[in-house]
Amino acid sequence: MAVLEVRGLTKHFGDFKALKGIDLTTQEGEFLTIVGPSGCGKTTLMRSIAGLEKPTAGDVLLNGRLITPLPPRARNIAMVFQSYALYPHMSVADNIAFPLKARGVARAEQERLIRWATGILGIEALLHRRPARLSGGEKQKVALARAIVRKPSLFIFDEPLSSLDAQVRALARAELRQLHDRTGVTTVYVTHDQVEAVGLGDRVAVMQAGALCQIGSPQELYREPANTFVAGFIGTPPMNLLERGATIVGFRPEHLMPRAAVPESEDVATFQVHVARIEFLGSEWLAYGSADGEFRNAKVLCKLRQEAISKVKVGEVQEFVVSRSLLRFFDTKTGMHTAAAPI
Ligand SMILES: Nc1ncnc2c1ncn2[C@@H]1O[C@H](COP(=O)(O)OP(=O)(O)OP(=O)(O)O)[C@@H](O)[C@H]1O
Repeated sequence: MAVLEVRGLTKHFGDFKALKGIDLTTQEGEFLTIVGPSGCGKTTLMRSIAGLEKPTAGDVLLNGRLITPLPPRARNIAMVFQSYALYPHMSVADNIAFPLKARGVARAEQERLIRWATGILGIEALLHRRPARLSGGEKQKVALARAIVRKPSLFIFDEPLSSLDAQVRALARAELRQLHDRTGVTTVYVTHDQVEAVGLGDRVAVMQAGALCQIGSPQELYREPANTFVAGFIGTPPMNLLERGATIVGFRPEHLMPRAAVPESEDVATFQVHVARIEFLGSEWLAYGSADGEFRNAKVLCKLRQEAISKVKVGEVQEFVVSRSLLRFFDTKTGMHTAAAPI
């Protein structure tokens, strides 16, 4: 198990600042997910950690050892990308053995490691096939087996599941997490999908425009977003953000309730909401509305259970409430979390 530390990592491409001084430390054996919109610098950060990109400034340390000057092969980091990059003319067994052969590992040891890796991933039956005869999910497993067989100190996954269809992807995600739990290798996993990031990670790091906005447990990010970007990025659907002068008031769609569905005794803030439409989601309903009055018709989403939906009148302005303890406040200018304002 290893600890990865990134200090002040900066990367410029000409005038463009792709990474603006990233500081990040993993815990030992942690599964850390990195999430952010396209172009925010996730891949550049991973490539810099793996040694494929030379940072403009800053350092990378693995177990306290400075690895910034080392070439990729001397870092003992396994990186798995979206494209599996399997060798098409080699069997699955030879693909998995490739990094071992390159290191001169003895044949008997190679076979033992291949058995171990294919056993963990459940692909023993595929050993003699060529990649062209594998499904996307199987290719992914072979790529993973090839990565773990080296017994790396650190795994880096860069959107490894994005080419799989939704169903296979959900399964592969669970398997990937199990693989981590079995091997205990510290893992950094990049995705632009916040559902995946929150579901997989022990902690989640949110990036925006080359900077790290917040790093914390999925619960911390959900409950206490550091700024409006995180509030609007994490959660399905994301937090409602209503501007009122110097302050933005935030609350989760699942915490907004019709007045009639909440006990009188609760300490709540009241919003006048016009509900335009409701949508059936299965176990829940989603109401699309806008807040009246001082919030200048801001769009509001409300996620409701079956019991509460009967209290909603579509096409009318109605009182909705949020428990005061669930309100969050942000500075309109900076977007940063601030102290509670009267409401
Ligand atoms: N070699 C390069 N030369 C110039 N600009 C680059 C280079 N590599 C990346 N960039 C730019 O740096 C920014 C960050 O790219 P990066 O690939 O790290 O983003 P990302 O968050 O991984 O995006 P995505 O989710 O779309 O893969 C982008 O604007 C990209 O165009």
